[in-house]
Amino acid sequence: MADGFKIEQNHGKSRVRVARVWRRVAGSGDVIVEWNVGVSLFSDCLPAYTSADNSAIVATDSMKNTVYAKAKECTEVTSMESFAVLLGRHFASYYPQVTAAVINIVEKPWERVAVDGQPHSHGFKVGSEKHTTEVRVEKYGTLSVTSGIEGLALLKTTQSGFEGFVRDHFTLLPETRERMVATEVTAAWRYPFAHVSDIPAEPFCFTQRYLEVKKVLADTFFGSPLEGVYSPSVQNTLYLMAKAVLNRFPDIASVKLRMPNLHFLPVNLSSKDNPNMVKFADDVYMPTDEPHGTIEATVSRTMSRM
Ligand SMILES: O=c1[nH]c(=O)c2[nH]c(=O)[nH]c2[nH]1
Repeated sequence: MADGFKIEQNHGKSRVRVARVWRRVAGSGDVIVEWNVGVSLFSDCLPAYTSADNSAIVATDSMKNTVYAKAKECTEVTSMESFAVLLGRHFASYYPQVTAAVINIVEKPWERVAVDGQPHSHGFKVGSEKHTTEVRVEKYGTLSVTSGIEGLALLKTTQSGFEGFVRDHFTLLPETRERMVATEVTAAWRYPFAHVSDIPAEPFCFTQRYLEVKKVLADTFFGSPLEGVYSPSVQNTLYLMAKAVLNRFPDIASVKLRMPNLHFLPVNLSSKDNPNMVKFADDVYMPTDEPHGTIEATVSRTMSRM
């Protein structure tokens, strides 16, 4: 309370870009990660807002420097979740006035190249979808860890339809059992670690888990290589994808998926003189993402803490 007002505040540094290279890692060559780090500190620094007293302010410039200093300290290959926990623990425990730290990281998808079928020891190219994480650490070690995927673009040319929806005055969309379906999945899942001491001593491989979750999501979207699997709606496919992740990984408490429906509109062009210039036969489409459907859901285990 200040001057009869309530104030909730945090301050931090966004878009701190850091790359960390580990040289000549046994069995793989050089390893590089590039992270875009966000730091938010929740701290007792109200006088800075109300009385121009900065004595409790951790400078956001110092936060930026800390990211580089802690990256230097990671002498072994480190996942970005572990790095976020390391940073969050530092900020929450080192400064008495800091009650909680939230660390967000987006990883640039550098992938090792293969030359003549052989993995290159130090050559990388950029891939597509991105690995993300958000870690919150409170002063006495209470923790939440979410990981996610951004921009996982998936498409099927068939095995999708949409029928039985509400028909009213404004409905033009025909029912169909044959359409394209395309989306760009944003996913986030929550791990069950509730305290920094819950993180397993042997390195729980967050990076491996990210790759596995991504594979389960994509495999469920596509179905088997020859027959595929019929999708009656983006909603149903989203649910099956989330369920597959929860069934496969008992330590994941909850999954949030955002799956825009990126439309491929059938093209029919005609005029009075040329009534059949382009007659749609499941062949020519106009791809568009503006406007697009927005379908999102969070699927949790009952009794989960998310
Ligand atoms: O899978 C779909 N879900 C919808 O909610 C929807 N709405 C729409 O116009 N087309 C679709 N497709």
